[in-house]
Amino acid sequence: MNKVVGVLDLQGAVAEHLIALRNLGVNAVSVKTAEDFVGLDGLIIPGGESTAIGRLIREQGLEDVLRTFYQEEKAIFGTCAGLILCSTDKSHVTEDLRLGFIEMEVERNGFGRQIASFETYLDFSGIDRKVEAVFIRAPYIESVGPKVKVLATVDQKIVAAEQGNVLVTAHHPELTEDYAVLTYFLEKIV
Ligand SMILES: NC(=O)CC[C@H](N)C(=O)O
Repeated sequence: MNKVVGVLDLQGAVAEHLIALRNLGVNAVSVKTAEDFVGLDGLIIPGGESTAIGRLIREQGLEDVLRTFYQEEKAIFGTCAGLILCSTDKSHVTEDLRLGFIEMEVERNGFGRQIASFETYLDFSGIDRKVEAVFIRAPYIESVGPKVKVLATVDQKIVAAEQGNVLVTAHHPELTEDYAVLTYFLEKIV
């Protein structure tokens, strides 16, 4: 695949995404500055700490370039903390950054801090077999707007969705060798 996919490299599970993408034969690059967006066909906003990543996006002056990338309809994949950052989440009461790339409200740490992590097998719309999925202090999606397609649920909680060029999952698709969801994202890059 000759597409270039960036991984936003501010905090979180960056190296794991780069390794997974390279295992899939993708030209994967780390993205730290506005210049690094030049030539990208797609971008992954990784899991980590959404407050920290949001603060670093502001500090590094990357909010505008991210919004332009979105408006150019380039493919964007937000995983876990990246899902939170992509949400509209009008209900949140803090100053935390929300990019509003996909119309949905999220519940941060929605599966509870106590059962911080779990692994399950998802039915994922568009993938014709169960997908191995690792959740780490994961959010879930509380509600979605009319243009959002729900792709997967766990206990009736929405954990994956897409709207146009934006895909989000509450799990970490880079942490297992089941690359079905990363492949699904790569297929969105035209
Ligand atoms: N694995 C993750 O990305 C966890 C997300 C974290 N709970 C947050 O709120 O940012």
